[in-house]
Amino acid sequence: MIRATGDPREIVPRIAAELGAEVTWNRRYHLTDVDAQVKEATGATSHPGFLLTEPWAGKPYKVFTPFSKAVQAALSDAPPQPLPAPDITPLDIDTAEFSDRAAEPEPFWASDTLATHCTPGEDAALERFHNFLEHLADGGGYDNDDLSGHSTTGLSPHLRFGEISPGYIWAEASALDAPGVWAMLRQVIWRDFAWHRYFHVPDMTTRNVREQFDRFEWSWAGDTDHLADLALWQRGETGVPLVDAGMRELWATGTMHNRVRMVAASWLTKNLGIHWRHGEEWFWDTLVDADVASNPFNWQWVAGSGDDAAPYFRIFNPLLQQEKFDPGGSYVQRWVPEAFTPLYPEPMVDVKESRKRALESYQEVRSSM
Ligand SMILES: Cc1cc2nc3c(=O)[nH]c(=O)nc-3n(C[C@H](O)[C@H](O)[C@H](O)COP(=O)(O)OP(=O)(O)OC[C@H]3O[C@@H](n4cnc5c(N)ncnc54)[C@H](O)[C@@H]3O)c2cc1C
Repeated sequence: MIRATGDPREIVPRIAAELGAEVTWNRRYHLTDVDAQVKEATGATSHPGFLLTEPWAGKPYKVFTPFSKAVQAALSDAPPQPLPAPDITPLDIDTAEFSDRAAEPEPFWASDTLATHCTPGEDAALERFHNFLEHLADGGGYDNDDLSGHSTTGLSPHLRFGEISPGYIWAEASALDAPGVWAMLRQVIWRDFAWHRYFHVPDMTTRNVREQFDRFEWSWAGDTDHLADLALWQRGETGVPLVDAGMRELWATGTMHNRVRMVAASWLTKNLGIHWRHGEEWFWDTLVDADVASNPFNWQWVAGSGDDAAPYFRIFNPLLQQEKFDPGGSYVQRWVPEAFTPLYPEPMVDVKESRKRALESYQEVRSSM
């Protein structure tokens, strides 16, 4: 393998010319202008594989349900098929000659704790997926509200790094007649939807998709009063057990359960009134599945500023969420052992008061429209 750092518009054509190699890749859907230039310089061919459907196929959708129907119709007309493996003759070269040593950092997953939670690579992805299919076939079901983490696929880092393709997931899972298959595949369509929206609104990573939220008084860089609150949230010291458990799980393992992501994000943006971009940046830095499209898409979904988002007034009550989704307290106990002792602090802001304040701020924005 050759590893190199720098501008692909310079590096890829140079190495391809030196080796006399043909260039081919699985498409990505950001930095498309860079890829177009590499393509022009090298005559590269590109293939779909990272998504179920190309984001430019059909009309731009803003709402998930019609998008999901269109994806299902397209896939039932033309089910995803793997291409035959290309006939590649390995080159007899010393790859070290072409590699740039600076491009070989210590892999982050080598750290002891992360390594016990995350095994990168295609083999690990396939093993995880096939184990999950067996779990479904045995009647185990899919449940993304089960905080134990055993009832979802755990494939997001593998999908993020292209170690398994959603088309393969679709083809294998849809052939299985077992409860939970379609609920799981629906989530894979959400991933496509996030990329579809990102393709059509590329600045959604930094800008409120719904412009009226530009008037919302979130705390953001420049106004620094909120930074101490942000740090408590990042460290999992908010005094809200479910939020703290999620944030500590994230720091230790590089992942967090979807339900808890929603609750932690709601606490930050609504109860603490801190801009979703702060949360998005922290997740970007800490999640092993941090994804250019899914991360901002989901933050805007929770914050209410996305196109097909949770309505702003639907504010998660983290205490009720804990009662409902972690009734025995085992998830919280695992990450915040002091949560059920007198040592544990009160929530940094009152749950009901802060909810009321958030709703009042929202009313102000609405009435100024
Ligand atoms: C605030 C917030 C930020 C998030 N950031 C990311 C991110 O950076 N990267 C990321 O992959 N997911 C993100 N998600 C979505 C979701 O939390 C993860 O995809 C999910 O927890 C992964 O677990 P799993 O692989 O077991 O998923 P499963 O439930 O088994 O679902 C199968 C696959 O569908 C996709 N998927 C599931 N839920 C979603 C969703 N809501 N949006 C988009 N795709 C989804 C994932 O690729 C996942 O692997 C975020 C959610 C929230 C609320």
